Amino acid sequence: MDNKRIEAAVREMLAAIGEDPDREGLKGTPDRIARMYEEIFGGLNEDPGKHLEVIFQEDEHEELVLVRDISFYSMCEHHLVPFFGKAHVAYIPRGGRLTGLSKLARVVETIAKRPQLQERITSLVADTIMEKLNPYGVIVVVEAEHMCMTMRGVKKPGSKTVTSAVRGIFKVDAKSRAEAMSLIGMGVGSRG
Ligand SMILES: Nc1nc2c(ncn2[C@@H]2O[C@H](COP(=O)(O)OP(=O)(O)OP(=O)(O)O)[C@@H](O)[C@H]2O)c(=O)[nH]1
Ligand SMILES: [Zn+2]
Repeated sequence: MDNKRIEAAVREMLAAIGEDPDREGLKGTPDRIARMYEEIFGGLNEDPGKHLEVIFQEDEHEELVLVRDISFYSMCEHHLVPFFGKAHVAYIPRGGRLTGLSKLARVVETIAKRPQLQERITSLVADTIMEKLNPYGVIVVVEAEHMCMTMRGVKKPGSKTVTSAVRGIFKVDAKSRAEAMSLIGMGVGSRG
């Protein structure tokens, strides 16, 4: 990431909105934003699949594994304001190829730390797991609140966007899909 370039751009934006980039409170802001971008866009130059290279061979387990409520923060690529919420990741390992549970959360994190669309996070997490673990199937559900819909624009605080990506056996087997969705808390009637 080119921190100097980010700093110059932030200075320019502050001046453009009519602020004085040299006043006491704003002096350090370009540098702070550059360092913040390094952190919140840190997934840009990272391959999310690298987290799935840790594999445990556990031949017995060819049943559902679900990590629910993985919290994440991302930046909407249209407005560069945050959207955030929870991702739920379920897969059925094939041939006992299990990964570490935290690694599923790391995949979500790497993909979220880029200018993003919620749909792209959802499908990229699913596709990365399919590619690296070759499981029977994957379901990813993401629920998020978009600041660009709450603090501005249409102004609908509390609205939640839910997206899902379904791969492998879950696409054809309605029963396993329903089981996974109900454990995720997205089953029929589970929201009252
Ligand atoms: N599909 C999708 N849309 C998103 C996401 N984040 C923000 N958006 C939408 O992107 C759209 C951009 O619409 P535009 O009409 O180009 O921008 P705008 O004039 O700022 O639109 P409003 O937000 O309706 O005021 C808006 O409808 C946002 O709600 C996302 O993750 N996925
Ligand atoms: Zn937006």
